[in-house]
Amino acid sequence: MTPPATARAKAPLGSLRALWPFVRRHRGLFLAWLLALGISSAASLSLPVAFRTMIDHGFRSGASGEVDRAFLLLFAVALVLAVATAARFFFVSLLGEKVVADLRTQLYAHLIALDAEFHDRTRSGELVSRLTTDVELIRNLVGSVMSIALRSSITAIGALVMLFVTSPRLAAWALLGIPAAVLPVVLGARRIRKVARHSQDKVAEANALASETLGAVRTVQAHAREAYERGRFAQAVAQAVGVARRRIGAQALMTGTTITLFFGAISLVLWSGAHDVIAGRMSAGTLLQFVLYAVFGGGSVAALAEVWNELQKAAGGMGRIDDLLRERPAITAPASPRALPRPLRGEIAFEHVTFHYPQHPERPALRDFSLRIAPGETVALVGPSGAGKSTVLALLLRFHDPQAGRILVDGIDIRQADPVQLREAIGLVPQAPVIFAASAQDNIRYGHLDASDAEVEQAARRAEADEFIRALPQGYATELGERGARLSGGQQQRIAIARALLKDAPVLLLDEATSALDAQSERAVQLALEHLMTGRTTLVIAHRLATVLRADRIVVMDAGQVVAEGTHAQLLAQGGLYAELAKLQFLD
Ligand SMILES: Nc1ncnc2c1ncn2[C@@H]1O[C@H](COP(=O)(O)OP(=O)(O)OP(=O)(O)O)[C@@H](O)[C@H]1O
Repeated sequence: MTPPATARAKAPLGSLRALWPFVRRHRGLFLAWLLALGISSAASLSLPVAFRTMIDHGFRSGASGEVDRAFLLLFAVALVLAVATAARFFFVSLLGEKVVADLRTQLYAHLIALDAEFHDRTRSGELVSRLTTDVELIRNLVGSVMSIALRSSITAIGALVMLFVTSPRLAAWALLGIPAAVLPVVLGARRIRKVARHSQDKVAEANALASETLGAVRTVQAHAREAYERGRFAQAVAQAVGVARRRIGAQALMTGTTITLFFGAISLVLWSGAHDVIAGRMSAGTLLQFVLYAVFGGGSVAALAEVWNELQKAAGGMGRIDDLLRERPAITAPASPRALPRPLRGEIAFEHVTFHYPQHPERPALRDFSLRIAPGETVALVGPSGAGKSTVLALLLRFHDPQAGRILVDGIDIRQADPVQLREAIGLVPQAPVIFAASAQDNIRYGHLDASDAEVEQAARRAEADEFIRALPQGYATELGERGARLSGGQQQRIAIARALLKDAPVLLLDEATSALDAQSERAVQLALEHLMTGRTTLVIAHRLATVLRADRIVVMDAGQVVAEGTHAQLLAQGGLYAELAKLQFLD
């Protein structure tokens, strides 16, 4: 579960400053919006004056020229208002889209480049929610809230000034009346927001339930729990309706109250003004002008109160996005990286490497670990769970830097090389291969994006994958589905092997799958691996007898250290940890 987007809703508005560089990039749109905003505000503030002119002069009998002019003025103001409002909407909405697109692209590019340490401590679900929910808040902010806030502020101030210009006495009254009418609206809105949030939470709960059970539909069906899950979901949905009912009720009540209070206040002012008109102290047009300013002003204050919360929410979202953008990867290329030789010979050396994961400073995963691998040699790592085998591979890929000691590839300390160049020289076949929701062909091509179709197919043939791929409904073009749902475990492994074959890197890291395959699939995978390992320096975390037998050397690890080395026969003869492991893992 990701924390709700409201968790930091009370973030200081200062975090919105981080948004400015993104807005500044589209200066033209921003200025065009400001201009349109200025014109439309001026037009809407002159509208009441135009109405007064129309009433006071437009209806005077006899002067038909004056009538025409008064109405023409009114229409002209309305026309300017219409054009400027349309332009304002266009510019600010487009600005919102562009800012959000930039923000999203930059955030994604930043996240995908952050190091393993960051991704270990951050759930990917949370990152996705930053990219979606929080970015959506920003779209709302730039595309609408910002516009409403500025426009309402201008209108509120302008209307207030114009109220006093129109009639100081009535204005003084209105100054008391309008807040009295707006305050309950503001308070009511706050309460509705609370209920609305609760209502959204309930909907989210029902959705989470659905996504969890639909994602594990086989487990649900295998337990014959369809009826049970139906009941749970129906209950969650009913709860959401219950909460929504409260929200709707509160909203209805508030709408009624708002209308009553607002028109009550307007009627009161009108009533007092009507007496002035009858007594000849004020023209009818002036009274209308006054009322219009009061309506404009009151509406703007209410709008400001309404967007204040949105502003806070957006500030929270921007704060979270900014935190992520400020993350700096610990693993970076040095200012002037040393180039690795091309082609790489593939000599690897760990020299007195000590490393602990950031979460466990007291428990090193590797201690004073040294290992030298000659070019083209195959070394099998064996050891109990938690011995540090995967950590060896992770350090060689420079997902982390050791706290002591160094790691050399062809005699170059990998910290002096560019991580991208280093990783391009290393092929990786992980224990659980990742299959993307793309075609079989594109999944293999991930190893070398420029490979031709023929090269992809050749790699597949050498990985013993060609036959089963051709048997798929659309052959190489078949979509493999998310996480390779359409393939067996052995087939997924052969796709990963084909990918590594295509990458054709001089160093190969292999984490053998622990899950047993059927004999036929096992043979195919083994054959594919033989093709892959030929002519490369290979470091393999071994779980199979065939692999240890084929290795040039077996390195036995325990608690982050090398405890024995040799061939299978030598190590068996020595007894100790290897003999025990071999009995459990390979020889049963
Ligand atoms: N990403 C990580 N963050 C924190 N600790 C980790 C991480 N990966 C491994 N460890 C810890 O480091 C130690 C060595 O783990 P490692 O995965 O290298 O062992 P392993 O020999 O590969 O084990 P297995 O065969 O079970 O995969 C373990 O104590 C493990 O808990």
